[in-house]
Amino acid sequence: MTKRLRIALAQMNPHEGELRANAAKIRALRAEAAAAGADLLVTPEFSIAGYPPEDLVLKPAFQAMCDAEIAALAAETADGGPGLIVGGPWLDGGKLYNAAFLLDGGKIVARRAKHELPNYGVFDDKRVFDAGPAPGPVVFRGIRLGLMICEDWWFPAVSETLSESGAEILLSINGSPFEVEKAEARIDLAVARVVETGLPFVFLNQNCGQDELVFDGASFVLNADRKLAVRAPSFAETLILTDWEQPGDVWVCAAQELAKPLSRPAQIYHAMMLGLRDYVEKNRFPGIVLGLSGGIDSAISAAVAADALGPERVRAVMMPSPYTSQESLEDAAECARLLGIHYDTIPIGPAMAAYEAMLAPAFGNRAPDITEENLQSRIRGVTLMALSNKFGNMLLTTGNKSEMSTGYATIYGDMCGGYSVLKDVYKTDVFEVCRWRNANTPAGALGPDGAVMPERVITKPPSAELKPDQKDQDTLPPYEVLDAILNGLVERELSVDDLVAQGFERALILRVWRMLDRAEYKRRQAPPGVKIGQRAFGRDRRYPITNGFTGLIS
Ligand SMILES: Nc1ncnc2c1ncn2[C@@H]1O[C@H](COP(=O)(O)OP(=O)(O)OC[C@H]2O[C@@H]([n+]3cccc(C(=O)O)c3)[C@H](O)[C@@H]2O)[C@@H](O)[C@H]1O
Ligand SMILES: Nc1ncnc2c1ncn2[C@@H]1O[C@H](COP(=O)(O)OP(=O)(O)OP(=O)(O)O)[C@@H](O)[C@H]1O
Ligand SMILES: NC(=O)CC[C@H](N)C(=O)O
Repeated sequence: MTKRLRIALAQMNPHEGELRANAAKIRALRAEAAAAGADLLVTPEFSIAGYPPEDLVLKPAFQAMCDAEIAALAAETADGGPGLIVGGPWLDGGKLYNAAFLLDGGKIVARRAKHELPNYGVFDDKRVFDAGPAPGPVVFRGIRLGLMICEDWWFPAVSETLSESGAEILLSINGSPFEVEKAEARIDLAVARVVETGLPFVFLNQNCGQDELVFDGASFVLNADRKLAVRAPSFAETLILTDWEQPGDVWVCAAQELAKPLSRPAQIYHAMMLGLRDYVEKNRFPGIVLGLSGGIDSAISAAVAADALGPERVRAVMMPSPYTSQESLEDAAECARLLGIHYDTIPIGPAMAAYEAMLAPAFGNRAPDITEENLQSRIRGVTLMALSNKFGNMLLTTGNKSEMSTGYATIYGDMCGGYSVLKDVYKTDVFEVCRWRNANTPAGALGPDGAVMPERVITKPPSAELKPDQKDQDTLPPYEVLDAILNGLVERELSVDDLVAQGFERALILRVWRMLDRAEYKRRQAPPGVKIGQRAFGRDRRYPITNGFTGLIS
């Protein structure tokens, strides 16, 4: 007789450290899976606590509470309903593992420890976990499941061991952070595991924002014939029901309608939305406040916030100085109107005059310079922080990756803030994302349909408006050139010579190199922001501040 199995995959959003709430969510999902006739509910890597737990997992009280929640969930499986796979810490013989637990019939039936511990990029698994032995399959109601924990399946060894020891289905639970175009790369890699083992493959990921990381869901099932049977949407919390049967030797998952892959700007936008939404909600802010200048960075940051939180939770402030153009005043007001967000105007002229008078005796006869420019930015920072304090809204900072790379932002000025959505988005991508958002409404957006900023905001030359007729391009190379050089230096760790060979001017490369190095101290003090690419400032790219390496090898 053909064997059948219904597996429910919980592409869920855990709240890091909120163990009781996570257990309650898993309980509710199991009830939903039971109502849908599922035999097994699978949850992502470290689902009881959220991944990555960082040093929190080293606290004995945390480990004990995770144990208690998992034990309670195990006891509940005595009800004859679906079995359950949860992820969490496992302390055994003085070793601390990142483990998966199979719960069924009222008890913990099996435990498996993560074997491959990622310790590069944003990952520090080796800092807090011990590596488990190469695992064998777990047996669930007579079926041998090849249970793997995220990094375990990124190399061939674990899945090969599992298939050699009789696994029938490869089942991977993940905390796999988003990077642009990673969803497709995961599928390509999973095809390799299917080809090597001849087994079907399940990839289940969490769907949440966790500080700088966004986990994009995008779970999928590949059959042994390498065809995609299931592809869940990215950036959506969802319970996926999969139906399996074993007509011959190999299990086959019934094909479902596949979610459409997202374009590059759509991926970036959705990642920013989920990152900001979870940061604001999970840290319990009523909303956000930001400076709206009429420029493109604050316009798109405001749009992401309105889409993530709802326009009523976004407060924008135009703070004109004597250098603010009429165009900027009109554009900022129009952005706010299109988004339906709160909009205030607070001129900073009086504060500028007060500082000028206060500082005049100390400055003596020194000519005005960048000091006065930065003061404007700092007055705006103080004003926004005052609003944040008074109303409880978090200040959203607006600097993009091109600015963060070059130090083109004022520390304790426009760098004030709690979180950033653009920190890992180069200016050239900002333009693309704005065009995309003006033509599309993202899935799950709470903001308006249609355009969110006037076309002029995208097409006009970027300016900080800190002195008359100032343009970014007076100080920085054109953004297409700057971003191409930064892409080489930051994303691909190229040398000066490599970039010269690509046709860039040596003197310009060296200038950008110096700006990048000098701004490291600013980046260390910058708020966290959503990781978008493979080399985000923060956990991903850790450079020394004090650094004498000039790049001049020859
Ligand atoms: N390694 C280090 N460790 C600790 N502190 C260090 C440091 N290097 C410099 N510093 C300190 O940093 C300070 C200089 O930094 P900071 O005050 O930020 O000023 P600075 O980097 O000199 O100037 C800010 C730049 O950002 C531009 N800007 C400002 C505002 C908005 C925008 C925009 O369009 O978005 C652009 C502005 O036009 C200017 O080019 C100095 O006080 C210096 O002592
Ligand atoms: N007149 C202003 N009113 C309100 N906020 C401002 C104003 N000028 C600057 N800001 C705030 O400071 C940030 C840095 O802005 P600035 O205009 O100096 O450079 P930018 O990188 O071109 O940003 P944007 O594209 O948003 O203008 C802005 O994104 C905004 O949040
Ligand atoms: N949690 C993990 O082990 C993640 C590592 C994996 N290589 C990924 O980026 O998806």
